[in-house]
Amino acid sequence: MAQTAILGAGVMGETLLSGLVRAGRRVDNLLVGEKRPERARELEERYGVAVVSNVEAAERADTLALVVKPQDMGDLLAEIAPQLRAGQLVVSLAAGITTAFIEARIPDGVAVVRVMPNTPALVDEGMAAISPGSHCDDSHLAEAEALMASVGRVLRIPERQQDAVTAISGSGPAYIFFVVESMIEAGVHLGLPRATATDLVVQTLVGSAKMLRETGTHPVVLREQVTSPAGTTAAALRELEIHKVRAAFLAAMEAARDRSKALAEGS
Ligand SMILES: NC(=O)C1=CN([C@@H]2O[C@H](COP(=O)(O)OP(=O)(O)OC[C@H]3O[C@@H](n4cnc5c(N)ncnc54)[C@H](OP(=O)(O)O)[C@@H]3O)[C@@H](O)[C@H]2O)C=CC1
Ligand SMILES: O=C(O)[C@@H]1CCC=N1
Repeated sequence: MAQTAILGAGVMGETLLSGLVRAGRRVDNLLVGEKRPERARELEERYGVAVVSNVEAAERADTLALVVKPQDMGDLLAEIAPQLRAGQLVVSLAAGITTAFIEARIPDGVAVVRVMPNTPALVDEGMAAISPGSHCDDSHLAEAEALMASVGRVLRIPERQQDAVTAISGSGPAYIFFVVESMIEAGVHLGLPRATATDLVVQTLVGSAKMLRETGTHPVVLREQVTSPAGTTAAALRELEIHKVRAAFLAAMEAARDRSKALAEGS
C-alpha cells in the first residue's frame, strides 16, 4: 500500500490524519512530520502513527500532504526538495500558496495538487476544493480527491478560483461559529439561560443546514417560508438590513480573498 505523509500536524493536519484513520487507512501506511516534539509524542500516542523527520517522510512517502502555515511553506519545501523525485505527489492544503510557488521549489516531475479544506472534516463533513498543478494528470487528481473524500465532499475547481474558495468554505466555518456565538449572546440578553440559548441555536443551525441540503430549495425560498407578513422574522430581518449585515458579509469575504492572494506573495 502506498505511503502517505502528513507534514505539519496542527489543527488541519490532525484533522486529515484522524479522518484517514477513521476511513480505515492502516496507520503503518501513514507517516507524520511535525516540528514540535511534544505534539509529535501526542500524535504517536493518540493514533499509533510513526512521526519521522520531514526528510525521512519525503524519502518514504508516495504522497505528501503539506499542512504547515503558508509562511512556513518556503522553509519546508527547501528542506524536503532534495529528497523529492518524479512520480511522487505533493498535496498542499495551505491557504494562498499556488502550485507555481511549490513547483518552482521542487524537482520537475513531482506532481502538485492544491487543496482548500475546512475544519468540519473533523466530523467527516468537510468541504474541499482541489486544483491540479502543471505536471498533474488525472490519476494524481484522483489520488488527492480520494485523500480528501475520506473526510467529506470534494470539488474539482480551476486554481484561479482558490482564493475565493478559501474566503467562502475554507474560512467559512469561522463565520458560522461567529453567527452562532452572536445568536447565543442575544438569547442571553433576552433573558434565556445560556445553556438553553445554546441548545436552541445549535439545533436551529443543524436543522436549517439539513433543510438546505436535503430539500435543495433556494435559501431565499426557505427564508420566505419563515417570514410571516408583519411578523417577528420580518422585524428581525429589517434590523439586519439596516445594520448592513449582507454588505458586511461581502466585505468580509473580499478581505479573506485578498488576504489569501497576499499570502502567496509572502506577506
Ligand atoms: N485551520 C483551518 O481551518 C484551515 C487551515 N488551512 C491551512 O492548513 C495549514 C495549517 O493550518 P493549521 O493546521 O490551522 O495551523 P497549525 O499552526 O495548527 O499547524 C501547523 C503545524 O505545522 C507545524 N510546522 C511548522 N513548520 C513545520 C515544518 N517545517 N515541519 C513540520 N511541521 C511544521 C507547526 O508547528 P509550530 O506551531 O511550532 O510552527 C504546527 O504544529 C495552513 O497553511 C492553513 O492555511 C486550510 C484550511 C482551513
Ligand atoms: O485563516 C486561515 O488563514 C486559514 C485558511 C482558511 C481557514 N483558516
